[in-house]
Amino acid sequence: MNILDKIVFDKKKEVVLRKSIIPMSQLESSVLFDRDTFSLSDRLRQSTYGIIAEHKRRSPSKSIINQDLNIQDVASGYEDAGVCGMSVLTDGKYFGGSLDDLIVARASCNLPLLRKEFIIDDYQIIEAKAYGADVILLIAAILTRTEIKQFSELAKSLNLNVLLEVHNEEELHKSIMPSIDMLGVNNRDLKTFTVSLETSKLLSDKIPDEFVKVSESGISSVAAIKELRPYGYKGFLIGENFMKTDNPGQEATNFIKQIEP
Ligand SMILES: O=C(O)c1ccccc1NCC(=O)[C@H](O)[C@H](O)COP(=O)(O)O
Repeated sequence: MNILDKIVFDKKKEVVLRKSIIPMSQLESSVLFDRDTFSLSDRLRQSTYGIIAEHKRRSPSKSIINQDLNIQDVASGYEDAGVCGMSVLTDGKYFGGSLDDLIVARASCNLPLLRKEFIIDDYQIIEAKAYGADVILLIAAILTRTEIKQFSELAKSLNLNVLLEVHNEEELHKSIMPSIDMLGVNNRDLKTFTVSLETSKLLSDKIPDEFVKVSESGISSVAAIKELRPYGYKGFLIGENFMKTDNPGQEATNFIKQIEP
């Protein structure tokens, strides 16, 4: 079993347990469920820099990245840096994240928040809204076209943005539909962990213009942004490069200063 299959296998069990602890109806009556959301796709369209900065403690490919930080400081640091949005990993077993991270980030900044999760059930989308997210991630590699349609339409009905992540042409063809806002190309192969910016370059002209293009993973320099921009990318999701430092917000500030408009 590859790592992605393992993550999904565990996630299915986790979601069953979560549902048995907090019923969907309870999530839907929470304070945060009924609120206006921030649009990440609008901010990316208007932005000169397009940085989406991630909170990531550890990962299957790198093990520990940084376990010593306070998510409140990370969120407010990213906001001060001028990023367009923040990605919060909520998976516990493989990434050391949690839904508590999402709620603390929500309380600490007014950035659009992406719930970075392995979504395989409607329940997780309701959870995302109830814990303060504005955007959900759907990963084409683990979903059928029917599931992508069902989950993205549910998200849109809740005023959440949808970032659909692909890694190859087959996943892209399967996923194109009007209920998607942003198309993210993951430069990391989630089955082998190989990272190459060439993946974003190769897929760029196959993404229809109506979707905001986001390049994800393995972006560790301003040079990479300059390399990807001519391919039409408006968003750049960066995790480890910021999180491996003592002060991710300051690192994001320095990074953004070096990007020319
Ligand atoms: O990062 C991993 O090792 C990973 C492994 C398996 C599934 C997903 C994984 N990462 C999620 C992400 O997409 C990244 O955290 C995100 O794009 C930021 O990447 P990076 O800037 O390289 O930290």
